[in-house]
Amino acid sequence: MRSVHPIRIVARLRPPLPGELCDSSLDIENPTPPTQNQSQQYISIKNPRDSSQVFKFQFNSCYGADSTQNHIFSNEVRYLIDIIFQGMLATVFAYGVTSSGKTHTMQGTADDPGIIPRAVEEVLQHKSQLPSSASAQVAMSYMEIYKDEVYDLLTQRENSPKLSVRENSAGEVFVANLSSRKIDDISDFETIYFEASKRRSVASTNLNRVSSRSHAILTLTIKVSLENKTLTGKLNLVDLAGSENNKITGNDPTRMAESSAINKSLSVLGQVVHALNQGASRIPYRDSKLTRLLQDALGGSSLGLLICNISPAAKFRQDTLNTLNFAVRTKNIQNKVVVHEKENVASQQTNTNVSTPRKSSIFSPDAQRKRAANHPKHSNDSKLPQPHTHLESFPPSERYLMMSEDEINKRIARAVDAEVTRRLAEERAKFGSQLGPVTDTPHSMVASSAHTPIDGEVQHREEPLESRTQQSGSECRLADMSPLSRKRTGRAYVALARAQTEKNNLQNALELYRKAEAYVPGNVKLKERWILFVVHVFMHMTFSDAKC
Ligand SMILES: Nc1ncnc2c1ncn2[C@@H]1O[C@H](COP(=O)(O)OP(=O)(O)OP(=O)(O)O)[C@@H](O)[C@H]1O
Repeated sequence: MRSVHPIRIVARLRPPLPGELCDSSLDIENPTPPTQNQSQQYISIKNPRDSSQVFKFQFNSCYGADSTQNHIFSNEVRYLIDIIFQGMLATVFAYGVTSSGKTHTMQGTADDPGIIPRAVEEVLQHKSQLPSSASAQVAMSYMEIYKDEVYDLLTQRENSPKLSVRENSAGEVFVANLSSRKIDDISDFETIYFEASKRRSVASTNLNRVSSRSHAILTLTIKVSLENKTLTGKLNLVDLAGSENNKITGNDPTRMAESSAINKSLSVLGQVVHALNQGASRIPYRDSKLTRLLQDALGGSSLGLLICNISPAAKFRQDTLNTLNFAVRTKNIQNKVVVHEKENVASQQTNTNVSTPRKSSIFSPDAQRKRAANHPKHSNDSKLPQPHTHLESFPPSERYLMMSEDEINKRIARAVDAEVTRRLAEERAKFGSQLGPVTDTPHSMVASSAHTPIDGEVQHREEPLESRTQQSGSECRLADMSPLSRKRTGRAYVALARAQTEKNNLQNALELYRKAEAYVPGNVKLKERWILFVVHVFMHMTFSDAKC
């Protein structure tokens, strides 16, 4: 079994550039403070076609224009370095319209380095703190995808023909003949990276003086040799070219051709995300080199972090909205993360479930103490490190499988109570004195409502669902069901629950909603149904009390 993780999505707004006309209709509520993540952070943006309509987008973190490179790295990326040293893959990609700050975030400048140089520094620091029984080798490769062709950025362009993308017998996609350089210290890296970055295709456009005309993928490979096994972890750092409106990019034919190649590959990226969300049988990874190479990060075996760069410029409002919509869709993708480890005696590579607890850390107790003091947020725990800690840090699907039924019920009750209390306050403001005081919590009201025997028709429709679960037998089998069939079964239970709600068989409806929850834990639409259901119960009971 593999451990399932959704892609983490964060947004970063860049500051206005000199002379730029900025968009006051774009705002970040509760931007992420430097050291902690808040739950209610969202970006609000007015509809460019109807400014009375405001869209709100909630992500894992939202960074305002005053966020620093250090905030982004410390809060979002540093924990991934622990992960790759444990033999896993992680992919960070910066996405956004042209000039929104992707290259600034990934590469930065000599005075204000971005994620890439900081990640290399952190990797080398990790390496230096390994115990004497372990050793590590760090290597980097760097490529660009320019007009849907792959080029090696570590070799001179004259010596660098187009490279082909291939797949090995294990189904892993790789670039044939891509070179790789060993990195022993930061000056090695700086020399190689500086030269390679100069080779990247950039040009001045009407929208960005130094615009990246290609997607760049820098990969750090870390091989950790332990006594009896070798762990191979990889960190892919991706600076995507920006989506752009080629009517305003410039009418030079070269720029137009680049622009349409960029937009085409980003559009395939959107189609891949859409197909994954639909549970489609064919995912169009092969329709562009970009999506083929990012296959692992999109529904594959890599942990994913999408940084959504946002421009404050008014002229990009529609593009910003498109970026935010893309990010929202990406939230639903689930990656199945594995550990890449190879027994030193046998030559076969094995993939191990990441949720299997490790008995010991590869770091010595001394190094662990030192590291914990340097980075108090991300202890070198045996569990998969995350930007947040404790149960809440696990994706909903996993969280639910780890909790007892009682805990699940309590959590549902608490979440529903909180949301219902908020909505009731709204209803109260609308209906005023028609509603009496709340004397009971919404959840306990549902629990105490009468239980009516499930009618024949509903029972008839529920039986096949029940027998399917019984055949599968255990929670573990439930976890093995395909996302699509889980979703379908969950939906079927919701339909039954709604039918019971309409008949005011509230206790039955509650049970059916709970069954649905087991199939699609944490599903946003289902939560919304739960809330509507409890509000319905409350309104029903309050008004029937008033009539009495
Ligand atoms: N957080 C930031 N703080 C200060 N300046 C920034 C920030 N983000 C971006 N900038 C500046 O904004 C300009 C555009 O940024 P950048 O080139 O990184 O955009 P991009 O999204 O990579 O664009 P393209 O897709 O065209 O390559 C640059 O001058 C950059 O220095």
